[in-house]
Amino acid sequence: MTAHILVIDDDPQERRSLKAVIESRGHAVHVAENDQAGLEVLRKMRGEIDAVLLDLKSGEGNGLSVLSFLDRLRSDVPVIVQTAESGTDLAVEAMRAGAFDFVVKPTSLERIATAVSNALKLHESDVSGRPLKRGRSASVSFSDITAASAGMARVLELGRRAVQSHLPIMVEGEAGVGKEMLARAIHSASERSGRPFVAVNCAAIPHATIEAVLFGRPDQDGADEGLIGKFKEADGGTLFIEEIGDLPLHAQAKLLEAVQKGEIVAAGGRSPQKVDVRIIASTSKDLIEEVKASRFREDLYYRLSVFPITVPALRRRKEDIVHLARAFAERFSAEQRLQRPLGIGSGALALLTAYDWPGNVRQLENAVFRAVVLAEGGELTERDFPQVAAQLPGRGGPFATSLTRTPPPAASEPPGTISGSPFVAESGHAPSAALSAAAANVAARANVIVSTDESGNVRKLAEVEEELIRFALKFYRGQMSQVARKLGIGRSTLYRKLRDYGIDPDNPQKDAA
Ligand SMILES: Nc1ncnc2c1ncn2[C@@H]1O[C@H](COP(=O)(O)OP(=O)(O)OP(=O)(O)O)[C@@H](O)[C@H]1O
Repeated sequence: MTAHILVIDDDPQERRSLKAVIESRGHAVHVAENDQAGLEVLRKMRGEIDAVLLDLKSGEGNGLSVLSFLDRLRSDVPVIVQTAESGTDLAVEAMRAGAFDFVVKPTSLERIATAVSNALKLHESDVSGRPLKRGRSASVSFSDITAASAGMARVLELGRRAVQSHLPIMVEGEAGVGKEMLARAIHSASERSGRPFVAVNCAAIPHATIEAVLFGRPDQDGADEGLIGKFKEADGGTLFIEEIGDLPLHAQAKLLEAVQKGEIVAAGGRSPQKVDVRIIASTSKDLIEEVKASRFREDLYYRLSVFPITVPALRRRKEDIVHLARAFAERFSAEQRLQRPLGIGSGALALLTAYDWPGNVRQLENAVFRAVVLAEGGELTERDFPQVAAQLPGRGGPFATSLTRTPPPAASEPPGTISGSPFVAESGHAPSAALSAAAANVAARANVIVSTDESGNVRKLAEVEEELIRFALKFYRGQMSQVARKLGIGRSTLYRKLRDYGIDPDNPQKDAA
C-alpha cells in the first residue's frame, strides 16, 4: 500500500535524501521546508498524510507547533522527530507532546526508513483495528475498571454507592485517569442503563454554540435545521458533561435552572420542557479556584458537587500500573488476533512502574498498544517501550541511540539494555552486576520484584518470597486475612512464614524490621 509521508526539514540536501529512501520503499513523499509550510500541507491533505518526519530545531519554529496542531485536530498521525544530540531536551518535550518516536542525528537512512515503517504499521492497525476510545457506545461495567490500589478501591466504592442515589456526581481528576469510564460504569449499573448515556465535552464546543448543543435549538420556520440538544437526547438516562469548568457563564445559568427545576429552555426558545436526566459532570480543573476567580458560579458548583469522586492520577497509585499494563496487553493481543496473549517481562514492568505517566491511564494504554502492534517476540520487554525509557531520569545516555527498535544486541552488548542503559535482564542470559544493581534499584522504587541478584544470578526463592510477603503486608496495610487470601495461602501458613522470616506485620519494611 502506498502511504503518504510528509517530510519537514529545512536542509534541502536532507530532504532529497529522505525523499529518496522513503520513495524507494514505495511511499509517496511530500516535502516542506519549515513548520508553517508543513502545517499547510497537513491542512490541505487533511486525513491523507499517514506519517510525518519532522526535523526539530531549537528556537522558534522548532517543530512543536506541528505536534500541537495535530493534537488540536485530535489526529492520530504518527510523528517521528529527528534531532541533533544537543536538542534532546526538545525531543523529550516532543515525546511528551505525543510524538511517536525520535531519532538522534547522525543516523542512517535505513534506521529512519525503519522508524517510518513502524509508524505506518501502528497507524494502520490504529485506523483499521482499534476501537479508538474503547468503543464509545459499548457499555462499561465496574468489573472492566482495573483497580488494584487502595485509591482506586475507594473510587469504585464511592461509584457503587453513587449508583443508588439520584444526586448529581462530580468526577474530578487529571486528563486520562478514567473519569468517563467511571461515569459509564455508574450509568450501566443504574436503573437508567436501558436509556442513553450521552457525553458532551464543554472544552471541545465553541462558546457561541454550547447552549444550542446542550439545550437544543428549535427549527426557526425552516430557516435552519433545529437541534435536539444533549439534555433531550439523554432523557431518561445519564448526561455526562465533561470539562464542566469550561462551560461559559451564560450557559452555567441555564444549567443551574435545569438542575434545580428539571426543566430546560431551548436556545432562543421560551417555553420550558421537562427532562429527566441524571447529570455526571467531570473536571480536570480545580473548580474551587474557578469559583474564586469568578469563572464558575458558586451556586452551580454546590449543586453539582454534592457527590464528588476524585480519581487519583496514575503516579499516585503505582500499584495499578502492572495490572493495567497486563490487562491492556491481553486486550490488544486479542484485538490484533495474536495466537497467544503477549506477556510483559519483569524489566518492562519495572520500567512502566518507574515512570510517572503525565497522560495517565490513556498514555499507558497507548504505550501498550504501540508495543503490542510492533512486538516481535512472545513477551514485551523494555525495548518495546522506548518513549518511556527516554523520559526516565538517571538512565545512562538515553539519547545515545535512536529510539527506533534497534537490531538485536551485538555479542559484546549486555542483553536487556536499551540505548546503553541497563534494566532487568531478559531470561536466558546472565546480566552484568551493574545491570542487575540498576534493575534492583529501579525495581525497589517501583515495587517490582527482581529475579536476579547483584552478581547476575537468579535469586533464592526464599528471598523473593520474603520480599513479596513484606510488600503484600504494606500493600494491604497489615490486613492479615486479605494478605493471606491474595498470596493464596492460609492464615496459619502466613503466620509461620512471618516467624521464619522475622517479619513484624505492623512494620513490614525490611530496614525497619
Ligand atoms: N481503571 C481503568 N481500567 C481500564 N481502563 C482504563 C481505566 N482507566 C482508564 N482506562 C482507559 O483509559 C482511557 C482514558 O480513560 P477515560 O476516557 O475514562 O479518561 P478521562 O479521565 O475521562 O479522560 P479525559 O479527561 O481526557 O477525557 C480509556 O480508553 C479507558 O478505557
